[in-house]
Amino acid sequence: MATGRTHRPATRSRGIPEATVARLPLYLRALTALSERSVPTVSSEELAAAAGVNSAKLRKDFSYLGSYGTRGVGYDVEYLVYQISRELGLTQDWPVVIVGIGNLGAALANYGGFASRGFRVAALIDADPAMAGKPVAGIPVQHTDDLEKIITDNGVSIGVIATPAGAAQPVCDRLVAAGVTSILNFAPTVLSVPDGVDVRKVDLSIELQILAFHEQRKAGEESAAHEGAAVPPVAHDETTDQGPDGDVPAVMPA
Ligand SMILES: NC(=O)c1ccc[n+]([C@@H]2O[C@H](COP(=O)([O-])OP(=O)(O)OC[C@H]3O[C@@H](n4cnc5c(N)ncnc54)[C@H](O)[C@@H]3O)[C@@H](O)[C@H]2O)c1
Repeated sequence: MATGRTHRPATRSRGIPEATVARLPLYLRALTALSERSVPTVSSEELAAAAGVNSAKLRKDFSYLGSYGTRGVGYDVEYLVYQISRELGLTQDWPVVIVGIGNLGAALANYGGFASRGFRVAALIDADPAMAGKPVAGIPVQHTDDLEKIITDNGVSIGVIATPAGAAQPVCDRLVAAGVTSILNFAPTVLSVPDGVDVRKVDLSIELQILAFHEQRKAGEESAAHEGAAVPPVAHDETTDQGPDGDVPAVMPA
């Protein structure tokens, strides 16, 4: 599955390719699991397998971080966790606002995985006046009338949009005008943003459609095998070097 960022060149200013950046969270997730089990070191092969990435690609990725591991010992797990976290900007606190506190917004607000990765839900915003002041995940929902003030007061640079599709662009415009420069968009619509603003789109239905494609293909392969016909190979995912069953983030370029 393709991953990427909008309005950014393929190679970042510090020389780390975007494809490498997209794999860093996969390494970090695998390394965090090792760290939780107090595993001190890991070989590139073991880590590559845990992250679902080709080991030569992993070594190349880590060379951009200046991390080469020690022959016969492997990589220091704790140090790599620190290095990758620092590279991803996770060693600092990121206040995040979620706009649209319906089924999805409330589920995201309740998700503990943000805080543990340095993303603090600073505010919840919704247009429904009946929701104003009601707590969700212990945080009182605030009305969209106050959106700009909320962004400024909390120094928010990352906004999450979980509104209906029709509201997403106007919400995005207000977030950007108020100073938000990164948006995670769950609404099924393409957002227009000025240069310098990053948008990532999450669409689980697209993921399911891709799985449906592979299911259909597997069924085709089975019937072709019965009939003795050849089926062209499926292209592998560029980010993880995995095939259709790769565990990759459900994040698409905007
Ligand atoms: N990306 C995914 O995988 C995925 C999965 C589920 C839902 N969605 C999308 O997420 C969005 C939310 O889904 P849901 O099931 O939570 O819907 P929902 O109807 O339960 O919630 C939407 C919320 O947005 C609020 N809202 C409407 N207009 C607003 C505005 N202008 N400003 C602020 N808040 C506003 C509503 O008051 C409501 O509380 C939809 O666009 C849906 O298609 C995406």
